[in-house]
Amino acid sequence: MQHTVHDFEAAARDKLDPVHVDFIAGGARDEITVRANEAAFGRLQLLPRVLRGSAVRDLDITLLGSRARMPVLLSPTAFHKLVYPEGELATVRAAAAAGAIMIASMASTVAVGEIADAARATDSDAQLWFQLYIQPDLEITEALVRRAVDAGCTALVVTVDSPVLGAGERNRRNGFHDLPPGLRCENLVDLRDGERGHVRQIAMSPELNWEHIDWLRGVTELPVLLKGVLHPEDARLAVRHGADGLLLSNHGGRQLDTVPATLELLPEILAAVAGRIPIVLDGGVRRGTDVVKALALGASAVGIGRPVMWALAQGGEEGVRRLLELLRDELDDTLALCGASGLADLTPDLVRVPAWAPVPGPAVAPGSDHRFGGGAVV
Ligand SMILES: Cc1cc2nc3c(=O)[nH]c(=O)nc-3n(C[C@H](O)[C@H](O)[C@H](O)COP(=O)(O)O)c2cc1C
Ligand SMILES: CCCCCCC(=O)C(=O)O
Repeated sequence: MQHTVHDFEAAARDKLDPVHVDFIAGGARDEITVRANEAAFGRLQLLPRVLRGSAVRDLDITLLGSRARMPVLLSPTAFHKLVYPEGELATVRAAAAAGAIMIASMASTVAVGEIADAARATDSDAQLWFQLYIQPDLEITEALVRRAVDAGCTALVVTVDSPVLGAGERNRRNGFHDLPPGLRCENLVDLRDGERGHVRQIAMSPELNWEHIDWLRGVTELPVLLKGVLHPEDARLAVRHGADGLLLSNHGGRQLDTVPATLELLPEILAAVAGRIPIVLDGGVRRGTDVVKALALGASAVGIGRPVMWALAQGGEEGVRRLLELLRDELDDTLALCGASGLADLTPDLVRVPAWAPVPGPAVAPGSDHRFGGGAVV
């Protein structure tokens, strides 16, 4: 039985082909950023208030017009059928049951229209968003946007951190470059005559620039969030170019390695956008305490990537459902322990950077074995 988000990973690792485990767990190059994301949450402390809570905590959010019953979104992840036969259909049913916003990947193995139908069939009012890699062929991009709009998606998430595909060295070593026979990127099927939905149809485009965002603003009225803006100057540009929100993400450490943890960047990005647009953060969120830290510091919501893949592999729809319940329970418990009656009570004063860390001494001089003082050995 899984009692923590990490338990789903352990269970999934027992079931999955090790090549697929590497695809999910892996990051770019030395995976320094993969580790940094989770570690950043561990470094921050919570400083709770007492005697001011309430019996029931309000976890609802409204984000760019989309209502949700929890502030945890399912970040876009490709290829769900790789780990579970029903793929994204199972994921979206679980998201709908939890009232969580799912962001369907453009590289999903079920077409976005079918994912949306499955969500609607649950009678939940949970919203579906669509993640887009802008393609150099704008007609193709427009056709993809149309598919998302026709499906009833209520926001577009444009991934801008992938001018080239990240260097996943595990995938290279394993020779994992494509979906196995029988699986396809269904959103890409028949975009042009005879196109079959191959992964390699997706062009990562180093020539993309801000004019493409202006163009996209002109072809859709859906709210547009940019995913993968890390530099504060780009956050300011995003506002100027009409972005409705940012998904502050380093792609789970899968694109440029050694970029900072997203949590560390949050204060700078918030300062850059100055309250004009909401910031959703993903990367390393594994606990209810992580959600509380990000929201207390000013994020409007968080996203999870790998945990969904692990839970889907472990138990399909039921697995993802339990994962989301677990995170919801941990979040609710953390709010109670922080003296918060809802998300609105989360303020930056509840989060601390530890002040007690020992001040490092001078560098150890050659010939010395004194760890802190640097004096000569006598
Ligand atoms: C297996 C996998 C597939 C992913 N596929 C996509 C994708 O298709 N589009 C995208 O923008 N990001 C993709 N991402 C990145 C996630 O959206 C998200 O930014 C990241 O996983 C968050 O970090 P976490 O895994 O630590 O929660 C993928 C991540 C993983 C692990
Ligand atoms: C050309 C590859 C398309 C799938 C990209 C999935 C992704 O973003 C990931 O991180 O994996």
